Amino acid sequence: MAIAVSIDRVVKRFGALTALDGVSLAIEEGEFFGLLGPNGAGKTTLISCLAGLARPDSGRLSVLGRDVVDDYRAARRLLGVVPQELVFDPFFTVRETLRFQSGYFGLTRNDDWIDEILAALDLTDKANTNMRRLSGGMKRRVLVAQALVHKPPVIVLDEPTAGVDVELRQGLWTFVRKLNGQGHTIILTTHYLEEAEALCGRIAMMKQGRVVALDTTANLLARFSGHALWVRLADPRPLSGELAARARFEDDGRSLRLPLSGAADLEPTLSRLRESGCIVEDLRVFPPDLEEVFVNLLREGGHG
Ligand SMILES: Nc1ncnc2c1ncn2[C@@H]1O[C@H](COP(=O)(O)OP(=O)(O)OP(=O)(O)O)[C@@H](O)[C@H]1O
Repeated sequence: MAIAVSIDRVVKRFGALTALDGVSLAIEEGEFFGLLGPNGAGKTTLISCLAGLARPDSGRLSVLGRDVVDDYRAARRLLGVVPQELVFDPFFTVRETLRFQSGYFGLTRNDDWIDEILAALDLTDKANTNMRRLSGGMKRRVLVAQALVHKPPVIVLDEPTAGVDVELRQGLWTFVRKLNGQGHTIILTTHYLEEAEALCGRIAMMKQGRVVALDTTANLLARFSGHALWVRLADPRPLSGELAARARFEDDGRSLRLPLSGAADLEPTLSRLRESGCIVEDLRVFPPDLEEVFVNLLREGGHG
């Protein structure tokens, strides 16, 4: 597989702040790649560098072999970016906005594709509506459409579903999955971890400008998460020894989560609770999840 996006030791500073502290990533063609991290981790800065909107202090980035600084126009053409912020000219209609964007890439007869994107994003009946009359969620759909007008092989979605209703989220993911199935490389940043878990084959987790974990979603789940037992006790009761070290209590003092080393650990854990005098009022077993991975990685500072 060819490399769709290459990011090589990228450093970006804003005054005294190092927003990107030597980030390296290689994303292959056809991947559905997740870029995750808490607020301020550097995800948007990295995307800005990739899109040529910010210039790294050192390091190199390329899209399908085209350097984003030295070969800016070619690299930009290969990339479709759905930005986080809603910025539009309020006087254009949706169709005009998309035609204008097509013109920016030198595409004059693009209406068939524009119609297809409008339909996929459920925007057909808004085609002639002025941007200023659209709701926030609708505007976000137009941002997605705008990023796709030139059929870019690499598509970057920066928090595309923030503030968007469930119906559109599902519609958007069906469409993006279809594009990925057709061979488009997708890079996604999102705070909806269950979305990343369901969609991304591989994930990089960033923290304070560094990549702290990079692996397939399945491996991350296996390495940094596992099954967990959640119980609510009949009354608050302090635990001791091994149970106390494992337990994470909730605010009510009687609900707690205990990580399990595997399915076979369920019965011994329940027995130990019983032996220590706990009466279990309710219980649930959770499968491994990305939220747990995220919490563990951020607490530990990452495993490289
Ligand atoms: N233009 C700028 N000038 C100064 N500091 C900036 C600028 N852009 C970003 N930063 C800082 O760089 C760091 C990384 O920000 P960035 O927006 O890349 O994070 P992020 O991971 O995208 O966060 P979020 O999830 O909140 O979008 C933050 O500390 C931010 O305050």
